[in-house]
Amino acid sequence: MSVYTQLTDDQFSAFCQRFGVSFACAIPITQGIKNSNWFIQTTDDVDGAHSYVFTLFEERPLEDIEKMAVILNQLDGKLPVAAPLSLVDSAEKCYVIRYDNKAITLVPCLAGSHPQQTTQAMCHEIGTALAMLHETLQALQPSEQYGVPLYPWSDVRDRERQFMPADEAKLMSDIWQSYTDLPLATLPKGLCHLDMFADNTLWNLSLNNSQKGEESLTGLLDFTEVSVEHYVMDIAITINDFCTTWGDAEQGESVNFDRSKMAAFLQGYESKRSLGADEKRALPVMLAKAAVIFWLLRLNVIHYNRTEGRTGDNIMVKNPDLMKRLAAYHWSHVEKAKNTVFVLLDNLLASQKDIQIVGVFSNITQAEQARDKLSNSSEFAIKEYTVDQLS
Ligand SMILES: Nc1ncnc2c1ncn2[C@@H]1O[C@H](COP(=O)(O)OP(=O)(O)O)[C@@H](O)[C@H]1O
Ligand SMILES: N[C@@H](CCOP(=O)(O)O)C(=O)O
Repeated sequence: MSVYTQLTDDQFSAFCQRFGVSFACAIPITQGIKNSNWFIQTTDDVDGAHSYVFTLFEERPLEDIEKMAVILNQLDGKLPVAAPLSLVDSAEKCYVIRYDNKAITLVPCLAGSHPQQTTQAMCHEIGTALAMLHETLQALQPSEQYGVPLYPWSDVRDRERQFMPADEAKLMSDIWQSYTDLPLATLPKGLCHLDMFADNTLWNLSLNNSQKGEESLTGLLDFTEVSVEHYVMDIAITINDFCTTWGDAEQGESVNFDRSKMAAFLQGYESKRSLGADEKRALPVMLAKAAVIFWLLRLNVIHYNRTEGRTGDNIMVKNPDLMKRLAAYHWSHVEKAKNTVFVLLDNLLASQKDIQIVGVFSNITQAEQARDKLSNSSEFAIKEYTVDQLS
């Protein structure tokens, strides 16, 4: 678990009072790797219930947390989020207490639990929620004013690459290069969550619901990274965690990506916001780049734990190698796609043993679009070939 800063009950009590909450007890939270979090029991809570979550933000500056509070209040009522309480002792609307130059917030505790595994239905639902988040936050303009600066990942890359085996450093560079070759200037952008992992979501996962496939989303958490980014990057980050089954050490740290879950996610997303053809084309490289970013993020957490002497049982570290494996998996698909063409064939001519190739396309979407333009499209088939097979 992660509790980096220790507070006394007297301090908790004084802080909670400023939010109009009467403190009884603080229970450290076992999830999360960035900030210190506690469940807060109030004097009105009974039977061990806790009404609030108290967060001390270890890294983000106060202004960033104020922006996050505005974002959460914008989403409140449309999506299941925990909007920060405002201070009762401030004339202006203010959601944050400064302590030791760090920000503190108090938010309602949402019901539900974190999923150990996801289903296609859950992937569909989180896809829908992410699209609603993208659409709803378009009301906050100019969006740059509400997002926090993007983390300088290229600095982390340059530091970490020095310590990597050559093949890993190459994998990272190849993916990075392919990402910079995308038409980044024209891909749609806006406020994005950028950390929508399953452990940042809550669901009503009672055994009954899971058996009936009726799991429903009860909480979206951890809005500290909200920034202006390409929507397709946010989509890739979310797909990477929701559509992957991560094996622990006993399972050989396996990484199993499920493409049918990704299809369900995209269907849910597109029920609220259609993806452009350029976004669809960018997705395979974005999936690889998103995995690289979280590979670096996890290495960065280890780096900070080491340099700042953070040790002990209450520090949780996530395995960077799992993200490296996912990056390699996505990259193999990008590489394969580079060597694959989609051929549009005329079935009628084929039956007459005549030349049947109508067109050759570099991706399936282009081939399908070309087929759909033909009046008798049902007479045409699309087949996948490697470039070598055609020569
Ligand atoms: N509003 C909330 N309701 C219920 N649980 C919460 C709430 N906020 C945080 N938590 C719990 O605290 C954990 C850590 O919160 P998170 O914001 O992800 O911290 P970190 O920024 O350190 O990753 C979450 O995974 C969840 O279990
Ligand atoms: N979700 C990220 C890193 C941030 O972790 P969080 O628990 O603080 O949200 C990861 O899995 O690496």
